[in-house]
Amino acid sequence: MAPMGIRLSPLGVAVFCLLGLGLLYHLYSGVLSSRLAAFRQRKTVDLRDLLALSMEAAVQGGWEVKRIRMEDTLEEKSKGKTKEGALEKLTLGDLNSHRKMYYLIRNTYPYIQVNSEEHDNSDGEATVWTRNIPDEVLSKIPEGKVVPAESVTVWIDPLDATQEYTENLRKYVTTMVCVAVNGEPVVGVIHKPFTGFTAWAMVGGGANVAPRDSYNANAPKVIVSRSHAGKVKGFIQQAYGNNTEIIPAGGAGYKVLALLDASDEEYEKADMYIHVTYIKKWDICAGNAILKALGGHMTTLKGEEIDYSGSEKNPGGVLATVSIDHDAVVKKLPAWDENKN
Ligand SMILES: Nc1ncnc2c1ncn2[C@@H]1O[C@H](COP(=O)(O)O)[C@@H](OP(=O)(O)O)[C@H]1O
Ligand SMILES: [Mg+2]
Ligand SMILES: [Mg+2]
Ligand SMILES: [Mg+2]
Repeated sequence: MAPMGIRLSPLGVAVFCLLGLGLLYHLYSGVLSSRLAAFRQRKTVDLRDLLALSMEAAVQGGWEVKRIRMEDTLEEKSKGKTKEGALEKLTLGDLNSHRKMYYLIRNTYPYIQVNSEEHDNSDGEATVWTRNIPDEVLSKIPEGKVVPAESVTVWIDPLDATQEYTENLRKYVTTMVCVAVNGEPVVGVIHKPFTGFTAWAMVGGGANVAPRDSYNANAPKVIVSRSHAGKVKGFIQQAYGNNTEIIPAGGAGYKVLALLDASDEEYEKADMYIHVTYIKKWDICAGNAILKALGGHMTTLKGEEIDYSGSEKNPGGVLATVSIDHDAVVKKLPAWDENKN
């Protein structure tokens, strides 16, 4: 006797399965194909190319900075006040340099995030990168390094030390570009328009600057801001004593170079750089990348790494060192409170 139940015909099962597969295909084919297309279109960018482009941008911006200073056509304005009440100056040097630097990078890589200190309402500039990689870069970094374009944030400071630029203190003035990948600073360029020197570095790649042979970690010379100092002097003296040598200087780019052997012109030589007031990521990212490439550190005053994605704000101050025990310095500094500096 045949067992009770439904008898399945093999043909029926096959037709049922095919219908099921057809339904699944119909439901998911759109999703799958769009995912596949997005995957195929996912853009990448070579960090060595971005380094060379950043150098070119910093140099081209620097020409404008120099020209406007030479012609004495600064058209100095105020953008408002800093959190601490200092005037934030803006000149034609900042604006013209921004246009050159920003559009050169945007036109070459329209799909990467570029954050400049300055903004403009013009139609832009029709410049594109020549794709020339300087020989000094090729010889120190023989291989490129490709990363997803969406992981990249570029920070531009078209003119660092605007205050000193208006006072004609030319040695402090730089133009800077930084490339961060997933928030980590990996490419840094600091260019000096009035000497033509460009400091560059790529983390895990190479650099044209180096740490000096020795640093004094016990009785350090500390370089600080001359126009946004806040209570930095007392902060340093609490850690290292009232006789500590403090060097006031303009520009965040300049102050990082003062920690290095930069073989440009006579630099003030400092053992560490400390900043206690509010500062923005375009001011510090390039220096951070260069120090990191040389085994040094730039952190907040609590010793935290700075994330170079998202907002431009860095409220935690800056401590920069190279070839000395950074954590030991953090421990020696007074407890940091951003509202008291
Ligand atoms: N408290 C603050 N608020 C806003 N920007 C600050 C700041 N302190 C320093 N900066 C910026 O950081 C750079 C270096 O400052 P300093 O010379 O005082 O060390 C300058 O950049 P810019 O000249 O590009 O604006 C300056 O404006
Ligand atoms: Mg400014
Ligand atoms: Mg700046
Ligand atoms: Mg600036």
